[in-house]
Amino acid sequence: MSDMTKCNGKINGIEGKTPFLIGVAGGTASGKSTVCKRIMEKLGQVDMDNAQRQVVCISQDSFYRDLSKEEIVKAEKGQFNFDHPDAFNEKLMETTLRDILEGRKCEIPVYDYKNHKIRKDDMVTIYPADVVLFEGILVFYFPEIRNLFHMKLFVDTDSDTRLARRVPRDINERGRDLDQVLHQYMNFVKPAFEEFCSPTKKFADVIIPRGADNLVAIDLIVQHIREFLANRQRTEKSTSTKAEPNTSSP
Ligand SMILES: [N-]=[N+]=N[C@@H]1[C@H](O)[C@@H](CO)O[C@H]1n1ccc(=O)[nH]c1=O
Repeated sequence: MSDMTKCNGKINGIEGKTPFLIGVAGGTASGKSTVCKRIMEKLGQVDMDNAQRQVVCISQDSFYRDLSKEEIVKAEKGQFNFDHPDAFNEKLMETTLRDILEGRKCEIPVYDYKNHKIRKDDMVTIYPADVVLFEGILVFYFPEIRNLFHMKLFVDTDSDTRLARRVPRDINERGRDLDQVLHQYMNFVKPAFEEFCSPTKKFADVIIPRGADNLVAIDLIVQHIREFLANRQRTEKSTSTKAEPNTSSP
């Protein structure tokens, strides 16, 4: 199992601060990454104190485990279950998220859907951020990971809508043919959603019906995150002023 993520602690000799870690779960093609994009856009805008917010999004798909030769053959025939929890490198997900929570800079591989493996030469560097979004079909399945989130969102989109989005995406972007996409959906994606993903909805703090089209829900979520960050900034300011030595002459 190649531990392809690399995290190191000191940025200019100091640990970064703990980011606000948000888990975004939901079925395949439910709009998870679009919800993340909307949240990043709204948070990334100039904030009250005019400080640019650092908001990053990480995909759980970057943590698909390495496949054996036999598994790759099955994957190429659409006979490998990528929707099962065992397809992910749980330990690596946990250690990487813990490093990110400690404010460490991390390098995370990009997943190659066409060749069913992570691109070892294509890493994304995640710098200490104010807000980190971690999106994927099973981000709430593993308790050790679920318990790391400050906020948990479940994107709840109808399964027929998700299938309608998934078919063209898999054909156009992931080089599949229609039969393979439908076979994979009926044999793996749909059963695994019902068995492993849908039951994790109960862990969500906010369930977002209709996904990224639900602008009211996204605004409420962004407002909550802004308040958290503003409160943290106030606390940091007040503690830092208290910490300053008393410079007034006796
Ligand atoms: N097949 N299938 N389902 C999974 C899952 O629904 C989705 C997770 O984002 O990506 C799909 N997935 C994952 C790895 C891969 O190599 N190919 C692929 O299509």
